[in-house]
Amino acid sequence: MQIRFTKMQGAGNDFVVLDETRGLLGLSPAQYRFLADRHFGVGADQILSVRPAPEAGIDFEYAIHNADGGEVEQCGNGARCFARYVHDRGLTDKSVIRVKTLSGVIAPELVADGRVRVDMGRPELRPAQVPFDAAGLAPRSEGAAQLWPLLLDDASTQWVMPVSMGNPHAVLWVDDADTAPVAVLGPQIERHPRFPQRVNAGFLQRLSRSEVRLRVFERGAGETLACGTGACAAVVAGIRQGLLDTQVQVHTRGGLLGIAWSGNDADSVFMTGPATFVFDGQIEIPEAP
Ligand SMILES: N[C@H](CCC[C@H](N)C(=O)O)C(=O)O
Repeated sequence: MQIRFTKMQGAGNDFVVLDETRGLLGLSPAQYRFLADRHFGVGADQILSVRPAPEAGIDFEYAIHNADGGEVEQCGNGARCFARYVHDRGLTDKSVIRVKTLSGVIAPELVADGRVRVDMGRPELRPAQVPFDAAGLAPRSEGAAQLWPLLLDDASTQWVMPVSMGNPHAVLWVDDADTAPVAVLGPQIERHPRFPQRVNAGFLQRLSRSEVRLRVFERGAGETLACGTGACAAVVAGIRQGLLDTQVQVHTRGGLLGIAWSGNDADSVFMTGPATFVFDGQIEIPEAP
């Protein structure tokens, strides 16, 4: 099957964008994996499928598939690229675009300086809702936050803060993000049995009360150059622990993201960052196995 696609990236987190507004492609997990494959396909961290509005008051729906072919609830960098795509390709003339995702409706806004600002909704900090299985564990209180112990393969314990931004995150503090053992700890945390839906693992270094450095080993994609929902989760964790202010610059390997949160659970987290077209293309993909 021949399909047309657009390659985009947001702070180095890269995407294949598919326009399904005139008809769904009905791709299989194996076909999503093929598109994401950096040797046999196009190459991407996630595949974003732009679909028609499912109901009144909503402008579009967008589906997110990780490189491993699994569909997920939310993607922050993807939301910015989605908004840039539908606006610049003439699918809408709105600058605030309401889009339905598996985890609910978010509202990316194209702002004057060319970046995109997204209301990412409220964080979820109740362990069972992340979901994180806390049965039999004793948390450690840090400020207004609870950190939970994860027993790792080498019998060491890693203290993490579970946070959901619609998708699950485990945030842990490191002294130096650049030298943190992301390749060793990331896979163990991603598939830890205490996270029944697996988890995105964020390695967070505090530079000041308003600047952090973050690396994320993403569920279903491995380490990416940036993770938008991961940046939101990391800042929520830091604010909850009393270590960060309400506006934080998040340095990722792929670029800078601005995150803002009041510290009140009832309030949304806001993320601002870049969204960039890379190229358009078409590719022959194998029929669905
Ligand atoms: N790997 C994530 C989805 C993509 C999130 C990330 N690319 C972002 O920008 O938020 C998950 O399985 O929940």
